[in-house]
Amino acid sequence: MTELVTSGHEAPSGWRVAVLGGGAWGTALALAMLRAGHFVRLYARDPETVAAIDRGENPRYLPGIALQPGIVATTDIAAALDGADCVLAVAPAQALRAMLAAARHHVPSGIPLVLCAKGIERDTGALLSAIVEEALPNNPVAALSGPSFATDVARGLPTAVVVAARDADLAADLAARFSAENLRCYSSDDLVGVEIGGALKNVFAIAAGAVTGAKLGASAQAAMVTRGFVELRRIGAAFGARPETLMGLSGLGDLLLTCSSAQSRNFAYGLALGQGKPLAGLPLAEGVPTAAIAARLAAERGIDAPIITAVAAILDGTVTIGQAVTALMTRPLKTETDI
Ligand SMILES: NC(=O)C1=CN([C@@H]2O[C@H](COP(=O)(O)OP(=O)(O)OC[C@H]3O[C@@H](n4cnc5c(N)ncnc54)[C@H](O)[C@@H]3O)[C@@H](O)[C@H]2O)C=CC1
Ligand SMILES: O=C(CO)COP(=O)(O)O
Repeated sequence: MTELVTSGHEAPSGWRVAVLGGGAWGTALALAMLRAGHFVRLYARDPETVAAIDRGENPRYLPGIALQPGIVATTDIAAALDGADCVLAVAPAQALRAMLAAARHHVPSGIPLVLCAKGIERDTGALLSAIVEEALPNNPVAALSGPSFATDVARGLPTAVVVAARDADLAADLAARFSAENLRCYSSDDLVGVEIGGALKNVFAIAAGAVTGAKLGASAQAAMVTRGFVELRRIGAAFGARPETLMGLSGLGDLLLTCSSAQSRNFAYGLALGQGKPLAGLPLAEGVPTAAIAARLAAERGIDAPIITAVAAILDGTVTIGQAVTALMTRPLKTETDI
């Protein structure tokens, strides 16, 4: 008798998922949710984006990618959230607070809000989960993060991410519901660890792009990424992140992806910086505001973070790339394992 072979995860019954944000990642995740069997409503501020999604495209943010039918797009945030079982928050980190202010009276009580942005709030130093907990105290917070370019996910290329929530059962439930053939979601109860890795890797991606743009060599690139990871672990430890989380998809995994590919907007930003090209008009680079606040947080907490500090100083024009490299190379010598 032929045995029935079932897939690794049960097909979940469809949820009504509200995706808030009509950019590259919001649109890609809307497609991923459709493929996972959910009913998707997407809120975008911009009527042109809504009209484009209705036509089956999002040329501003995902040029050349045909969107499978099924996403219900709207500029009405209340309509997007009405009756939702789950919310994906996909505005840029610095816009999260404003978006939640618009959403908060329409989010059904008790449903999970899944953070999909990567960053730390520039003005306050708040992690994004803290912003959600302030705005929506009756909704559990989760985060979806990991090495995942929007274009790859939108095209249905195989991708693995992690879904984190303080409640391990919630994280596992969300991971099961979001997984599909081309999106494998691991779960974690280390919410802060997943957030910190995703936020800080963008700063090192800018540094990696700058190293490439300034033609400092592949050896410098590997050294920067490795020592950057040390800084990520130091700051992560100060926030209570678990080391194994930082070694996982949302930390090391995403660091490797974005530090090695010009497909990353943060890397591309750093590349332009290193080449001395104009930066105005480049796409979103979350690492820019995060570098400034991460440097400040590290200084306030006495954490040694010379690469983050250098990136922040280069971005605010206080030092040149050449000066930053000299300063980094002439720091007092130490043992490598001195974390
Ligand atoms: N694009 C990617 O490959 C990935 C992006 N992310 C993260 O997702 C977040 C969003 O990135 P993308 O969608 O790629 O950026 P994007 O620049 O493509 O789109 C951002 C969208 O947010 C909207 N927006 C801005 N402020 C808003 C507000 N106050 N209310 C409502 N909407 C607002 C914009 O109109 C735009 O549609 C970032 O934190 C990014 O790091 C995470 C993984 C992959
Ligand atoms: O976070 C990302 C991939 O995991 C996207 O990186 P960029 O925002 O640098 O394009």
